[in-house]
Amino acid sequence: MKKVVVIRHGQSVWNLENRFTGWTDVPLSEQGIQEAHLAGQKIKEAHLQFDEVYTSVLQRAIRTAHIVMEEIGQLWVPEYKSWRLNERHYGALQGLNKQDTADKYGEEQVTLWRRSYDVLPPLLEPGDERSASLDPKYQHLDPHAIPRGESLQTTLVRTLPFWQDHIAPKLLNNETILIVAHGNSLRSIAMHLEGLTEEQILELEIPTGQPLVYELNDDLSFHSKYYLS
Ligand SMILES: O=C(O)[C@@H](CO)OP(=O)(O)O
Repeated sequence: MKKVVVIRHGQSVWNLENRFTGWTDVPLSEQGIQEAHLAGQKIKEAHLQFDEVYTSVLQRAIRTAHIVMEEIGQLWVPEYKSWRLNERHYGALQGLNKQDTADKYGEEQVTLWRRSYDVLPPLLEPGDERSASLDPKYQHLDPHAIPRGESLQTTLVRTLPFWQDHIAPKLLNNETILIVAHGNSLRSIAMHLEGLTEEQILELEIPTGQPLVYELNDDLSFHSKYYLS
């Protein structure tokens, strides 16, 4: 059975403050650091040995991966970072408090922005100081590839090629892979792996810091999934 373990980063300081985060590069909270240690302990108990680790380029995912790898004594395992695993870009919502936004626009609208498949958040205006185009992390990218806001659908358009080009070939080669990423970038990958419909994906929530094991058949079709406890 092919195996890929996915972990949503531990709680970040903006998760704690209930703020829309997206591509904003905020650190883990104290609780998030603890969650990452616990995730590592669970993986250690499951005796999993990884061949490669993949993260986004955001520090909350990278730190979580490092804490996990240290906890399991596998810091030496090759690690790859890609913007394609970044959280869904939350556009002009980034930085706003989620409850304040629900009070202003209504719970229904905020649920659509947060969980629907194809509804875009309000986009960042060109030149907005929050734009990722000002961040050196993204300077190698075609400026047109840098989003001003993404739906789950447009997130999938950039996570899926990464899955297909980098992760799927490793799994086909029987390597065991760890991906440490984000709630919505992982939801987009889960949608592909589990063959979820646009309605089913609305219901899928991925908690912070919980190692989720996907077992896949030889052709990488979905077999089963379970959280390590
Ligand atoms: O703010 C965000 O970027 C994400 C993940 O924390 O939040 P949501 O749960 O709204 O997708």
